[in-house]
Amino acid sequence: MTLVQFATESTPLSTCDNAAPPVHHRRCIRLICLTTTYFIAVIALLSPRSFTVHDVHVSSSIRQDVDQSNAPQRMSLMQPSPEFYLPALNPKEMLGSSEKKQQQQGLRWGILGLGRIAHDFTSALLVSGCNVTAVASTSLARSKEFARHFSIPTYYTTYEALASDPNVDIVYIATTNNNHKNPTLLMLRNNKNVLVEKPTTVTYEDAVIMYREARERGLFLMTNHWTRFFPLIQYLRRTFLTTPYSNNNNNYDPERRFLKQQTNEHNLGKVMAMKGDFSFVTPLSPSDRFLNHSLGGGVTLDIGCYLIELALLAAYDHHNTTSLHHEMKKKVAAATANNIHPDGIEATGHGIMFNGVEFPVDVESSFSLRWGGGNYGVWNGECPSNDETECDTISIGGEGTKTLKHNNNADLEHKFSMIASFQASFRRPSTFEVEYVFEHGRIVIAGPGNCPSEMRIYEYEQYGPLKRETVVLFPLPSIKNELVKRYGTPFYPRAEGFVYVIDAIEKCMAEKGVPGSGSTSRGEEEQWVMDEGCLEMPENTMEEQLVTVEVTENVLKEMGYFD
Ligand SMILES: NC(=O)C1=CN([C@@H]2O[C@H](COP(=O)(O)OP(=O)(O)OC[C@H]3O[C@@H](n4cnc5c(N)ncnc54)[C@H](OP(=O)(O)O)[C@@H]3O)[C@@H](O)[C@H]2O)C=CC1
Ligand SMILES: O=C1OC[C@@H](O)[C@H](O)[C@H]1O
Repeated sequence: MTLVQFATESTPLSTCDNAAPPVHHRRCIRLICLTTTYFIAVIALLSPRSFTVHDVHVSSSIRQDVDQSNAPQRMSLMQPSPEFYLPALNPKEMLGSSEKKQQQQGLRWGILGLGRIAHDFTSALLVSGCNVTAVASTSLARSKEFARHFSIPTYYTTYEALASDPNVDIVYIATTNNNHKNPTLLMLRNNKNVLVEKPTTVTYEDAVIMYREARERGLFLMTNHWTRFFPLIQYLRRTFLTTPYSNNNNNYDPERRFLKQQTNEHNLGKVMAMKGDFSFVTPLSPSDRFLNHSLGGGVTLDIGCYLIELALLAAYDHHNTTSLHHEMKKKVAAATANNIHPDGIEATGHGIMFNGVEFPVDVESSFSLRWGGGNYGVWNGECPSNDETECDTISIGGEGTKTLKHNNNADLEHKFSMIASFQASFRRPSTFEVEYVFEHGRIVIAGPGNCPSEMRIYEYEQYGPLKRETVVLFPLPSIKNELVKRYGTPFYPRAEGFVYVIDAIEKCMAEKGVPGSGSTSRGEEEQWVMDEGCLEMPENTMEEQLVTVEVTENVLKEMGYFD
């Protein structure tokens, strides 16, 4: 077994100098949150000390170093091109966050809805050296105490007051699931950018209203799908979830948000299936958001949405790379257009009765998502004959199954085909692992899979035996102790992982401009100029966010959540 550890390197980033980018010259932003880059493989090649590989016994439950001479080959990786670098805040620099840095502030954050996750997210912001200028809660006591705890200068007892504060560029919205739309619209209508907690909304209709508003106003709106910003997930996407049509270095096209596949020696092939169980024990309290239907409770909305998200990554990355492939080959891209949605969804779930109290939300949830034809899949085998014409039709099943064209049929050949089976529960523990199963192996992301730092790659010989197991580690930023020391124990796991999404937003805004701030421009005839400033992040596009809400809503409908 091979252990690969990606080390952290620091790269201070200053995006504000005297020669600011032309479009954004009206606002000079200096990014406080210094940036670390996870030089995934280039660091491995250029700086061997930062890249450690240990070989360990496959059979051992404890990792043991063994004689290197008998060990499987060291993992060799190609030097990636710059778009492959993975950003992260530099914990050391963040800890040294001084008053001088406070003056060089980047975004001015406002926090709305001052509950548990607001505490965790604000801790991560402040330990990162970011600037929080105001907070708002419906409760005076909460607002005042939160501001005191975090030494934030301004607190409000209405969301409207926060919306009117000119010293706020972006508002982090952390209210309960049922109440994401209204505060988001309020902020957008007051020219504020928004990062809203997951799930975007309970219904697709509401999510469309929110994103349309943001688009029309030329403002940034993103759901806090923080998982997508973890280096491990970025690595997974570029290395395994993109389809292998794009190894030509000239293919990268950031405008199309196309993720180039990183060449790797793990020849896993296409992703075919997924499994995952995200379950934990929640105290049974009718007033808590988890179990309260009117607050958008239920385990699918709370944690199941992460599994949906992780499945959609595979569909989306396949879609992006294959459509580019078609274009390159001068073929019609229609074969995979709009192919992100599952073709089939099945779901079931149930509530619970406890001490005479009924909790009418899904306390247990089980659902499956299917991409690909109903009763046929995509044939991935080799043509069994040298005669190409014989491969035109290959029957892959018994009576009742359809005959599948193998060759000469790009539609089927490039059709995304995956089955995902997921479970989530509020009343039992789980490993929180997620597994992607490929043609020739599998990848298990160790729990907690929604904020991961470790994965195992299993490669198999033909017919089954394990050929190689590789452990890949992406250490989280080591700010946890500082975070706890300064602001107390976080309510939820791995709050330090918020630095990835925070850093990505700060960087995007510093580089492209802050929408609504005057750093971007209006066009003639009072039209908002689209694509001015940081409106969207390639790691988490609006399109993907909307599909996530749509699929989650369909899962909920299937299990009768809205009945
Ligand atoms: N990304 C992540 O890792 C996580 C995301 N989340 C998401 O964050 C959001 C908030 O979760 P969490 O912090 O645990 O929630 P809390 O139960 O702690 O409540 C958050 C805020 O919502 C408002 N609120 C709470 N209860 C009610 C109520 N009964 N009626 C009206 N408003 C209420 C309050 O806002 P106010 O202070 O203004 O009164 C409260 O401060 C959820 O959408 C959740 O899915 C949660 C955990 C982790
Ligand atoms: O998003 C979340 O992640 C962590 C969970 O414990 C929490 O309930 C959920 O909202």
